[in-house]
Amino acid sequence: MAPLQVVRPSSPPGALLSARGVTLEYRSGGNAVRATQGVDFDVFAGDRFVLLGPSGCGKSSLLKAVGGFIEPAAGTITLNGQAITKPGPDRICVFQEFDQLPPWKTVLENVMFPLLASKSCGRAEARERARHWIARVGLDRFENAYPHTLSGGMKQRVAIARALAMQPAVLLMDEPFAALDALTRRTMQEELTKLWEESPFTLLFVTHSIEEALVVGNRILLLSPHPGRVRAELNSHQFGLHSGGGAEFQQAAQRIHQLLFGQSPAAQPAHDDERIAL
Ligand SMILES: Nc1ncnc2c1ncn2[C@@H]1O[C@H](COP(=O)(O)OP(=O)(O)OP(=O)(O)O)[C@@H](O)[C@H]1O
Repeated sequence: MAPLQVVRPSSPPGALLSARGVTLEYRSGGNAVRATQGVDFDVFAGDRFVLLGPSGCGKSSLLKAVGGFIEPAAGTITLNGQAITKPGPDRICVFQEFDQLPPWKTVLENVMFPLLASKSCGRAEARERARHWIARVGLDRFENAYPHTLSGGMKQRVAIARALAMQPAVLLMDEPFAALDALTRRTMQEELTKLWEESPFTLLFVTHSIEEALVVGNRILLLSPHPGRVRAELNSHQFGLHSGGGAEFQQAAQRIHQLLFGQSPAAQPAHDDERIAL
């Protein structure tokens, strides 16, 4: 198997989603909390791009900025060359929380809802698309069930079906499996990968689990602790669901751990020409 490869930052043509010098801040009263500092990355169509870093490094904030929910204090994020300024149906997010599904709607109604609300299609097509995606995530027998009757994993499958039915340019996932037990989490990683293999979509996935990043991602952006800066970027397409016990997988996981926690951010600045070789 090929070793992990270094990826140099650049602004290549053809990038679907590009972040350049993105600094994110939260202001309240006279105070500002800086969540990220000068982050850049490029996501290409069909990438499973993972933002990985310790708690508080600004992963969720970056996802919110890509979603158009917060505006960068500096830098830009573009989708298909257009600056992102607000939320849109081309970016749909799946969250960690199980309560992201309105409890008064059935599974079918939940999956149809964004299609109808965004006027992406009429009722008949929304129903057809929803049923297709509900079947793809293996819940065809539960179309008429209400969320409170489903397990955590099933609720996340509904959320994934709901998001993919919208055919977003980028599917955003914020620690979607973190609240699940270990076995279900593993199954969900497997199912997500399988869905992607059957018909590839572009994924921007946030996690603080190194193993999950290696299994789910084909490219990983490592962020330093608060405020998040790019510490390294690597290709991980050689790893998959069955790599977990392998020596190369374990070495990669250890190396990432060192990069994330081994040196202080002050000792390891992440300017473009100083990115870390893996
Ligand atoms: N609404 C907010 N108001 C003020 N500060 C915030 C807000 N949301 C996040 N922050 C701060 O921004 C920083 C980055 O938070 P963020 O949630 O993006 O990190 P994260 O890497 O996703 O963390 P975790 O893995 O714990 O979810 C943290 O210091 C956090 O306290």
